[in-house]
Amino acid sequence: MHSGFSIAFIGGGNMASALVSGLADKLCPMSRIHVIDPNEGLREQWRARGAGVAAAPGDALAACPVWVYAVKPQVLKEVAAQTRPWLRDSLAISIAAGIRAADLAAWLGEPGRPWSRVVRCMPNTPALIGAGVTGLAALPGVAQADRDLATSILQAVGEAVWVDDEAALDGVTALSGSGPAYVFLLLEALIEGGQAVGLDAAQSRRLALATLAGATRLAAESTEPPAVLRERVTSKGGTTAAALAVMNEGGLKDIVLHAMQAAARRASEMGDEFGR
Ligand SMILES: NC(=O)C1=CN([C@@H]2O[C@H](COP(=O)(O)OP(=O)(O)OC[C@H]3O[C@@H](n4cnc5c(N)ncnc54)[C@H](O)[C@@H]3O)[C@@H](O)[C@H]2O)C=CC1
Ligand SMILES: O=C(O)[C@@H]1CCC=N1
Repeated sequence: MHSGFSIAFIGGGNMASALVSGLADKLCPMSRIHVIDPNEGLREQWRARGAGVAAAPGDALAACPVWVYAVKPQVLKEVAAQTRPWLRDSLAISIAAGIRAADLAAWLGEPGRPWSRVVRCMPNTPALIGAGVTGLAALPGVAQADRDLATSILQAVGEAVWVDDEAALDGVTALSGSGPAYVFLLLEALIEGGQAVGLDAAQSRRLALATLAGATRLAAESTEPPAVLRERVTSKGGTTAAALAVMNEGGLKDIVLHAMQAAARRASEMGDEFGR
């Protein structure tokens, strides 16, 4: 545990909660986590968890060497302006979808002198149980020590994957940022499908969860591509072939592709709409 470390979360909603659950007591104790959120009910929950809380930026924020912006992209510009007077020597990490590092750097800096310590990243909600994966990117001038610090924070809640070109973070958003929702949708469909073919709700849930977990682990541990593993389940003229024929007729792969393109496009649009 790095007990000398303090982290401020600016925005204490879903994603801040997922990140803190994964990293508290691993990277720093709860008492060194400071959460700023105007929502009083949320602040009460954070206080009960042992975090320091505030409704607005103040001296406690100035004392934190690492700031994580976990507000909606729509309000990041305004929130950056609210926090800027408290900026001392802080590393600013943004998890906001779409918002470009250069925009946050400009909002935190002076005219013509952007703040040089900005890392943009895209985590996902399985961070809550330490099973997240985060894509990270930084502007070329960001020091290696700041990159390493951001990596250590995000690695405390799962895997950390750096991309060279920040634009790739919109793709990361479409895959792993939004991805848990796709998996939960598949899970819902499997559970409902299980009931439609005669199982009860509890059996369906158990079988569906174990199937997703088992197949995912098999794919991760196998040297063979998923297509080969799929073929191995599919007996000629059998049950899987019957199911896959329906999925192919419905264009499942195309649907997933188009969905991910829509997500990546939306991330880029949000960067244009709420950035600059
Ligand atoms: N939910 C997810 O799966 C993921 C979300 N993200 C990003 O994380 C960010 C936060 O998303 P969520 O946690 O889902 O949203 P959320 O709505 O749960 O949390 C945002 C929080 O910001 C607070 N807030 C609003 N104005 C504020 C201000 N002036 N100062 C401080 N706090 C303020 C709100 O009260 C709210 O609690 C977004 O930018 C999103 O793109 C990134 C990866 C995954
Ligand atoms: O839906 C969103 O915009 C955020 C970003 C990735 C997951 N949730």
